[in-house]
Amino acid sequence: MFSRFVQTSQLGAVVGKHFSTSGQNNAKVALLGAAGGIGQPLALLLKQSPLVTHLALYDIAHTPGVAADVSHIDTRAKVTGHLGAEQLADCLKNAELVLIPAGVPRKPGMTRDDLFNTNASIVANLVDAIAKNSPKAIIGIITNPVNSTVPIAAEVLKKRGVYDERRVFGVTTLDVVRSNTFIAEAKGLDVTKVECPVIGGHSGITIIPVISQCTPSVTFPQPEREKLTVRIQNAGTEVVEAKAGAGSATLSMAFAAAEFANSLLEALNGTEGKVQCAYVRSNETEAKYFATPILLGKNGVEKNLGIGKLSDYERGLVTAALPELIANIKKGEDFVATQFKQ
Ligand SMILES: NC(=O)c1ccc[n+]([C@@H]2O[C@H](COP(=O)([O-])OP(=O)(O)OC[C@H]3O[C@@H](n4cnc5c(N)ncnc54)[C@H](O)[C@@H]3O)[C@@H](O)[C@H]2O)c1
Ligand SMILES: O=C(O)C[C@H](O)C(=O)O
Repeated sequence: MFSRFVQTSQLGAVVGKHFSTSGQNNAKVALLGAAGGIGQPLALLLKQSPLVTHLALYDIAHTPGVAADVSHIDTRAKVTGHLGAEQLADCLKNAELVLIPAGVPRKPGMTRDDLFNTNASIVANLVDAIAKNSPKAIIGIITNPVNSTVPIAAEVLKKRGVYDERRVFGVTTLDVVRSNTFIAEAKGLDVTKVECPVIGGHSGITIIPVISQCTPSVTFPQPEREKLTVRIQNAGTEVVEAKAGAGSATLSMAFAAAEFANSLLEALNGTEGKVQCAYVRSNETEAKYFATPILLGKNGVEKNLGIGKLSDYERGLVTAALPELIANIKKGEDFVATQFKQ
């Protein structure tokens, strides 16, 4: 299977990109939104992970078919399908990891924030069910707008009295995957050896690739660096436009989410030094949530490895991102305070 271990210059920690074959834990992974564009390929990738023993697939439509299909694959994980709200509790019981790609994707001309009205309540209700049925589970939120859905999740968990900030992640791995790909293309490098941290949030200017911390070290003339940065920030829109109304990134997102999930499962299984960038509760900036490289451990966030040293240009990107990010976070928190009923 894939196997890729590189040292990051900033962290000196091991960043894993792999499906290991060594894991022997007993992880139940619940996937909410499992019949969707991301959900289906992500179910396929998770079924291939030897770290997963039970893959519980939930959606409001089509889960029996997806579950029957995936369950025929001759890998370790047992597969169960759960359809509709009355089967959600069963899906979540004893889950160690819950991944959430449930909700609507963008169409051309939309921002991620335009999804808020639909997706905020979907995430709030699913996280409420997690609070009731698997309050210790680690939660990976894929549903956009991630900048707001992660604070929504945190506020719902707080209302239920089960919030543990180490266990709630916004999945921003796709930004790293894209940065690695675009940098490798630009420099003619072996992409499997490129690792570029991406910090901030997950929309437009809040996506901040830290090219100065890339491994291996790469340099670009400033106009080229700016062009590359803008391409990474707009890569989601690039896919939305190419799909021309048929949705947003699904296959690359499933790959990225599987990479994130497998790193986390390895860490839960006791492997030390697993690092992934993710959007978490943070004290790094004035924004309460901020993506940075995270050392993963048995409780989720073992240690926030922080922003590290930035170039002047990257510092300017952070300054530019903060007002939007802070507003996105407040919008999520206000939604739970005013519209989410216990
Ligand atoms: N974090 C990221 O980097 C990233 C990348 C790509 C897409 N996304 C986001 O992921 C989300 C899903 O994208 P997609 O392309 O898979 O969309 P999709 O429409 O193809 O699939 C969404 C699935 O969610 C299901 N769903 C809707 N409401 C539900 C509910 N209450 N409970 C359970 N399932 C429910 C739908 O039935 C559908 O199967 C979107 O919000 C999109 O913007 C995030
Ligand atoms: O761009 C989108 O709407 C989906 C996702 O956030 C992405 O980055 O591809």
